[in-house]
Amino acid sequence: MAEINQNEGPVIEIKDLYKSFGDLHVLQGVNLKVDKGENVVVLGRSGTGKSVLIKIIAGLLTQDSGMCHVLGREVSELNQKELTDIRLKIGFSFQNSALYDSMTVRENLEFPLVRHVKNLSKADINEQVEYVLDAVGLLQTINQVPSELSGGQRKRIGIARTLILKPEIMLYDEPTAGLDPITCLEINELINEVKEKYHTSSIIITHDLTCARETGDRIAMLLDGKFLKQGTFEEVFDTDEERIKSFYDYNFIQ
Ligand SMILES: Nc1ncnc2c1ncn2[C@@H]1O[C@H](COP(=O)(O)OP(=O)(O)OP(=O)(O)O)[C@@H](O)[C@H]1O
Repeated sequence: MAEINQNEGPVIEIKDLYKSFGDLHVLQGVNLKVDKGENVVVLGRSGTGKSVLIKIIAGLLTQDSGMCHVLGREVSELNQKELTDIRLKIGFSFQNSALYDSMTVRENLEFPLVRHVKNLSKADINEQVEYVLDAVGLLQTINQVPSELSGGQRKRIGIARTLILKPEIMLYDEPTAGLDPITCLEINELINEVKEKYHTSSIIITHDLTCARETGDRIAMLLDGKFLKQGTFEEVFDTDEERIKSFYDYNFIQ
């Protein structure tokens, strides 16, 4: 297959993307670019199509029309093997962390390595598990099971499990949902640390404006099927556009 990796150009480039489900027109001309090393926050009300957008990026859904390039390749044109290869370069942090309850933290982290990386020695695996746990600040939980961890800790372990495959792109779906304000701030810090330590480029889907302000190099506001405005937090919210102002007023607590 052609080389997925490319050093130049955006890691994600979306142009004029449309997606409907029957009469429900969810994405109606979405344009978005994520440059290497950039954290882009996608903001939008419930049901505006944020998850649909990242599912198209990950090849879990296919657009009706328009372009969705990830690491230089049109995702909808990849065959199954190519899709698997590209997905290994994308880390998903899901809302509910999706850890295996019956496995310890160590086993949860070993699982993707053993499954996807060939010829690793026991010592290599140990080293990588401990490295990534240290990176998320939870080395001490290595022998615990998920039910013994707090929601914030489970979120961190979920992120660690994604990072262990050294993804180039991270997709965070509501990373701070359901967490208390202090834990939210810790997760925001972790998202920024991940960018520094792992040189990832990320899309962060959130309703949380503090998360958007703290983690987003750029904010993209999804409304009525397209991005109404993109820019820094200040650029997006320093506006007279009523719909953006009401989103801000309704959501911003801190
Ligand atoms: N596979 C599907 N089949 C039919 N409709 C779908 C499908 N996936 C999503 N939708 C619909 O598309 C719309 C957008 O859904 P999506 O999950 O992207 O919203 P969202 O912006 O992520 O919302 P939330 O913030 O609540 O997670 C919703 O009306 C949803 O019901």
